[in-house]
Amino acid sequence: MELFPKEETEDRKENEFMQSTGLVVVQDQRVVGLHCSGSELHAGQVAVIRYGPKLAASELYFSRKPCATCLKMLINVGVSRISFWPGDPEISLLVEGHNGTDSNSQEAILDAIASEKLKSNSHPHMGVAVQPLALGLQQFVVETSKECDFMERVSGDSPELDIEDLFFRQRRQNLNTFSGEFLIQNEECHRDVLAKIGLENFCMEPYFCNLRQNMRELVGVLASVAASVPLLTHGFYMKDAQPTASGSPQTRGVSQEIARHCTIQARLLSYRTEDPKVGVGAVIWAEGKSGGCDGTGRLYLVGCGYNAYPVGSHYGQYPQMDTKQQDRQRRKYRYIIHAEQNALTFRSAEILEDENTMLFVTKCPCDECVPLVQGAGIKQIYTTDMASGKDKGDISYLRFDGLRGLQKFIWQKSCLTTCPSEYAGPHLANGCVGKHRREPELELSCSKRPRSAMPKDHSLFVDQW
Ligand SMILES: Nc1ccn([C@@H]2O[C@H](COP(=O)(O)OP(=O)(O)OP(=O)(O)O)[C@@H](O)[C@H]2O)c(=O)n1
Repeated sequence: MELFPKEETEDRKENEFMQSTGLVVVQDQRVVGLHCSGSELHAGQVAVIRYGPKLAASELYFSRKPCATCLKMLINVGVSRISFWPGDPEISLLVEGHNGTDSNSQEAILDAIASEKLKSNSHPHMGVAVQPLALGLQQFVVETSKECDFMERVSGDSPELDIEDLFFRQRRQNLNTFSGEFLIQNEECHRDVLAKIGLENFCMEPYFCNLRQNMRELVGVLASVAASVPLLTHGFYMKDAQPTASGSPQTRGVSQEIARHCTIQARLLSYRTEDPKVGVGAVIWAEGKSGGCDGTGRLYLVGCGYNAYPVGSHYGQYPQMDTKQQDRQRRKYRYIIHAEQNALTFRSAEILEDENTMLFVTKCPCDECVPLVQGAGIKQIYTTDMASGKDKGDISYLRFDGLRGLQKFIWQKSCLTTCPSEYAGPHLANGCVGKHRREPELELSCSKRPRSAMPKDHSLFVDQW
């Protein structure tokens, strides 16, 4: 979420010390909100404004240690857990200070001291360390990312491309970018930051080395998933312009960068699947009427999900086989809840008739899901149609092509009719437009995986304090 594409406004306050921060809000083990800092408000402040007292007992996962201004309000409202990656905090301890001060600016140090005091006098658990990835997951993500539907489509459309080379070049580029954002390259600087934010105990070996290695692995996963939706020759373009069910005019699509970012979120999510073979992820975002204080602008999360057996079921309780199993009773299809079904079922916001609600899903909706998506009032779908037209008996994808009443933005080579970014104003790069605009980079998405490759309880962080 820290890298959510945003438009830089003219009046954006230039504060060299403030770093954009991403936030995931979890309640009852479910993701209810995805946020990032905006031009005026920090991610923690956005959460307080958005949820108010409902934040009590929530678990918050920050991409950096939040500043004292956010922490005091979050402690005050009674969140149950605050977790963060212990790199350079929200008020940077590394950025060269403005007004002639040095990098150890008084402001940042005072903030670090205040955060420490707030932490030691507070009730919420505060977690810092990133857990190691499951054995083999890194390689699994590389393999499944380079063969996912999005890459397959690129390869099919451009047979002259060396798809493996493309993937690894994009991955390397992502590794550089993400490492620069999240890891502090210089180990001594990192130790210095940890000492200043009250985590001296992590400066000792083997904790320090493990901490950095775990983050490096996580960055590797992000880099692979991001490389699997390469915005070089392909993008999300409308398949066939259809009048909406209500007869209302076509809604505008989001920019290619946002579409890709949300697709990457869905691909990441798909690695949590319980399907023995195919992971599918879905995220639903809506475009609110008024400009939000969030770094996501008017967009807000409605829900997210991945394909899994019914909540509360145990491993092996239901059939796991696919169509190759002759005995149909032993096939998985009648038991697995699809990604879209979970995203709709456990949504944290209502789907409003007069708002543009968008589904980003890593596989095109099957015949079971098409009427659900339509009935729920989704206005736009961003997906790949690689499975469209297939009928495998227990699961089929015959109805997607005929799905009317909403706009379908399909991952494809060229803009056949309407390109989302044509509508979306200035071109948005990963980060912002204008002078700080970065080169378009690749981001993420996913597929087949072993069960339980990812931790199930959102705990990328473990308790430390
Ligand atoms: N939009 C979609 C499409 C599929 N699925 C999930 O994907 C799995 C089935 O995927 P599919 O590839 O169609 O079938 P398999 O037989 O598993 O694999 P294969 O591609 O080899 O046929 C099911 O768990 C189903 O829940 C989903 O959640 N959402």
